[in-house]
Amino acid sequence: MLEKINPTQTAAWQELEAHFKAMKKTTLKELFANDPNRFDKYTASFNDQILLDYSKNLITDETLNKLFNLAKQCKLADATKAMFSGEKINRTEDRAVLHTALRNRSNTPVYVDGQDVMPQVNAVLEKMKAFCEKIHSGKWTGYTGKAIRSIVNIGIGGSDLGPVMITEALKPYKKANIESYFVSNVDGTHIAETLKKLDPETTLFLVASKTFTTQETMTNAHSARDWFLASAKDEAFVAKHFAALSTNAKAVSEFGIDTDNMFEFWDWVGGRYSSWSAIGLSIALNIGFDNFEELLAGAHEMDQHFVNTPIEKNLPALLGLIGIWYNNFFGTQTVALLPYDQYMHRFPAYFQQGDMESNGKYVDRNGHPVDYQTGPIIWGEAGTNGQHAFYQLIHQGTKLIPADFIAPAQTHNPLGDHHQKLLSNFFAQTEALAFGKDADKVRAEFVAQGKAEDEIEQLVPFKVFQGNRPTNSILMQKITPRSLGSLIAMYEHKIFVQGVIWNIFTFDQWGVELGKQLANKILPELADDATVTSHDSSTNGLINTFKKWR
Ligand SMILES: O=P(O)(O)OC[C@H]1O[C@@H](O)[C@@H](O)[C@@H](O)[C@@H]1O
Repeated sequence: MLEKINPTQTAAWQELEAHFKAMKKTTLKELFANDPNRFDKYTASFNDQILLDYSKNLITDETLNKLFNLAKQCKLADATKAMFSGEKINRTEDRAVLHTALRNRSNTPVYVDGQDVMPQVNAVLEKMKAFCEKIHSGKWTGYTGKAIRSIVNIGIGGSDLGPVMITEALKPYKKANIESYFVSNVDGTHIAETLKKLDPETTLFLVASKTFTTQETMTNAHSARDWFLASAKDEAFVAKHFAALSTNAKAVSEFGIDTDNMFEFWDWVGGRYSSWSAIGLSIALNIGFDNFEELLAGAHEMDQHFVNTPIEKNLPALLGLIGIWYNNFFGTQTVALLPYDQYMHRFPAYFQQGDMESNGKYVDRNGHPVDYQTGPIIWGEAGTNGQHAFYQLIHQGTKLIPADFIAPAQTHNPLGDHHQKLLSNFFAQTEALAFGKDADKVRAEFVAQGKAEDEIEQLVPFKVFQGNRPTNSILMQKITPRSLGSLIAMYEHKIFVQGVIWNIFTFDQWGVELGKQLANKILPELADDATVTSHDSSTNGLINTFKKWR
């Protein structure tokens, strides 16, 4: 059952506020000096695949106990049970939230409206598997009898970001005879540039859209179809080159895609949680269905961990609660996700949607505006590139930026000492952020260089690192389909934990609608050159200048 508890009214919240006043003056340096076992105490591991080191946070046992109490008083365990058991916790859309059923490899029944969803989940997985086999073996041929070589996923938001991120992250597992492309933006440049690289005889388009009404996706899909037909000439060939991943069978057949080529999913799968569903077909085609199943298995293992592990060792719960400590007590605004793995370069963008679309809400579950902060701004970049770009502000800026550092111990490209260099940076950054460099040390370095005393004193303030910047380190053994599945599920559940505590509806996304509505109203106004006067002066002025200049 998902209750409606205002977190700020709980005893735990009040206690955390009082505790924060005491903790404000504590430093990471002191915390580590006072406790030689901090690493052992504040690490949690998962299957020997993921180690979460949360020791470099401004927390003590007392902080954690109070955060655990907050979770209890906000009924996290009940909410978790409600989600996994198919209760309609997405109340504003009257839907269950069951991405966990998509990867439920133990196949225990999961009921929505009294019906077990597992048989349909498994049936679609079987259909995806058979399809992958046909494409990979070359049995599925295009309109001139050639095997398919290029897969183009046309989708946006949750129907794009997951497939892109996962396909990039798992590039070492890519099938040799398949090239994948992703088209999302309605900007014609995206599809035009992609089509330049493709041969219509060997290309398969996957039109990925939960609703099958999204303007960007439908526009790109129609342009792809026109491009294809310009060569193939006969509409009957569309069936060999277009498949749909959707919940909307009617719209799929209206578009002209054979429903035999439709891979279904259901309204209880949120877009940003849909990579585990038929939306993952582009992933399965890229890395092979067996690897896609590994991804599901890894996520399922994390689901089991989340449900069964006591909160003290529960990775998603720890990440979520520590995030709340900064967001709601220290007043931080953002969280940086920093993967030290080039293949993971889209991971921050993926969880930008995952987190910000989920918890970017100012209205609580009672329909009232909240008087506390909810979802953070998520951003980031692959290390070490970020270090040479924005880390200056994290180290010496005026804002406190909690950051998650993620790195694999094993690389897929053991080239010289690249990986040791990469990882030395990974370790050095969190050390520098936590412990900084004080004025005495700066002075001593200058003295050793033989610098004059007055010059030293002028420069010292600029070279001091205050430290005390909190981080989580997430060390993975290796990024494989299985461990990546676990990692993604870990962050998904972190978002869930925070949404439960903030008393918001994590799984709807009404905030994306207004812009779409207004764009639909403006679109016909752009059809001719008549002066527009129906908006405010700024919007009118911009539209009319556009018309003059185009
Ligand atoms: O998969 P479709 O229905 O095309 O939606 C694509 C995306 O649209 C956006 O407006 C959001 O609602 C996202 O959550 C969603 O992933």
